[in-house]
Amino acid sequence: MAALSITSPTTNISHTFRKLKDQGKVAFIPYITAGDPDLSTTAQALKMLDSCGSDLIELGVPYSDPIIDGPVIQASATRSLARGTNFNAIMSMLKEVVPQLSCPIVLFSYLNPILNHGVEKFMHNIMDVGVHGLVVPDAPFEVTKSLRIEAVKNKIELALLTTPTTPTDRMKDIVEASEGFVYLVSSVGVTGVRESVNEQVPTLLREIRKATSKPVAVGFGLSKPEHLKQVAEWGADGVIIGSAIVKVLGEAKSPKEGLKELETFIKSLKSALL
Ligand SMILES: O=P(O)(O)OC[C@@H](O)[C@@H](O)c1c[nH]c2ccccc12
Repeated sequence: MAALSITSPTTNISHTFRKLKDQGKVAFIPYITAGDPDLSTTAQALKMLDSCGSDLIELGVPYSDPIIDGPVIQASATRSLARGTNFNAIMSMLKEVVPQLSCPIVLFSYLNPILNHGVEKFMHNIMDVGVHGLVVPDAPFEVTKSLRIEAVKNKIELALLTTPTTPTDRMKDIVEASEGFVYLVSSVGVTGVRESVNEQVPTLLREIRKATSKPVAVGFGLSKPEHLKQVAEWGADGVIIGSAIVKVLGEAKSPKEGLKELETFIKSLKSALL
């Protein structure tokens, strides 16, 4: 819902999860790629996702070598880069749009673009446009330590990922260091729609709960209302859905059609959590 811009700076990720928990709700977290098919559509999509009740929005910075992404998000990054989307243009768009949103933005970026930009400058720039969180899916745990130092200075919450193959000791270190929430990658491999949700998720959630009281959001492979319902019943604090959304927006006949189809899809997903 459109909120006054003055509410934005106080809405951080941890606070959002806390508020939802108090209300007995599970966070609905859509992912889209910035600049697919163009940045003005991204701006409209962000506003629509916000007004349809998203609790956080993950916005991906397109990258030419997205090794953890499956074909749908890869194609979306390629389309965006072909349109000339770059970091500065994404920042200008966010500067204008973030004050119109009531939910926080978590930026998604591979490590290389951050290093090329300069970590200090990157964190300052994203804070300056009102981003509250960051996920760097290919950053080795050791590297996240240096990223966090700069993130903290700029009040950016750096959320870390744990996967079904992460050894328990490493998982404990990850959840301890993770800020905002813990991203539980539901299955091994790359992003992309899967038929069903990995049955290991309840066990993984239980193990994470033993190690931390931080909120846990589950992503990878979720594409249907039933998937979200299932993961919510297993006790996750949030559900993340990327490829299925990116596909609707990216494969539509026109940006206008895409936004319309996406709105219907988002409403059906969101209703699974009510
Ligand atoms: O696309 P999926 O399978 O719904 O997964 C979420 C995902 O898209 C989003 O969180 C994401 C996009 N790119 C990533 C790279 C790594 C980890 C996670 C991501």
